[in-house]
Amino acid sequence: MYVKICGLQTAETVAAAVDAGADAVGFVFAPGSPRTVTAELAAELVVQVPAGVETVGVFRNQPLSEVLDTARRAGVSTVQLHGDESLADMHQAKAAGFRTLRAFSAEAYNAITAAEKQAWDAERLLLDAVEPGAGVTFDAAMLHSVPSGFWLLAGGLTPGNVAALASSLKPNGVDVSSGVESSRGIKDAALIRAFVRAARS
Ligand SMILES: O=C(O)c1ccccc1NCC(=O)[C@H](O)[C@H](O)COP(=O)(O)O
Repeated sequence: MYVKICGLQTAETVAAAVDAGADAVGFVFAPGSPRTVTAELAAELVVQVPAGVETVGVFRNQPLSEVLDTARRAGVSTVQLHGDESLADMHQAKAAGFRTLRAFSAEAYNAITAAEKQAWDAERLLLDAVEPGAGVTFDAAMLHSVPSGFWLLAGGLTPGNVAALASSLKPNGVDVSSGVESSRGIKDAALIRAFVRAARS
């Protein structure tokens, strides 16, 4: 079970995620989030992450030139596109040397045509609640089908519910932000450890 801890802002919580065994750590560059970091702060945090752990920059409906420039300055390995970005944007990000993740709500994923689904399912996907990072539970009952390729489940996951939700939907991995916070935007090392343990239980 691949585990991504998202919305990190401090050296202490990045270390907690890495020590707990997370596969990926996420830094939010989308404006307007309580977790938004600058490329400069992210760069300081990224250098403490061992090579085997994926470093993910999270963006939402920002121009691709800004995404690639910020991702380069931060030194992240992966860009996560959390808005209405196109397949062409994904391909351009990969051509620029980044790994990619693309988020969909259940409604947006259901709306993809069968032909488009084949192309999107070849990408690494993340199925999330409509409002990302809000701790709102992903509405699995809404989903017509799960992706056929690699995908992560997100949206309102916590140490208490991740094992049951992952075992029922069978994603390749899970992604969390609010569920490992003591208050909005403030990560908690003990909750991070508990989440990674529960996700792999
Ligand atoms: O975390 C944010 O504030 C955020 C803002 C804008 C776009 C994406 C954002 N987060 C993306 C994530 O990968 C979160 O981990 C995911 O949405 C799950 O969040 P949560 O329900 O709070 O666990």
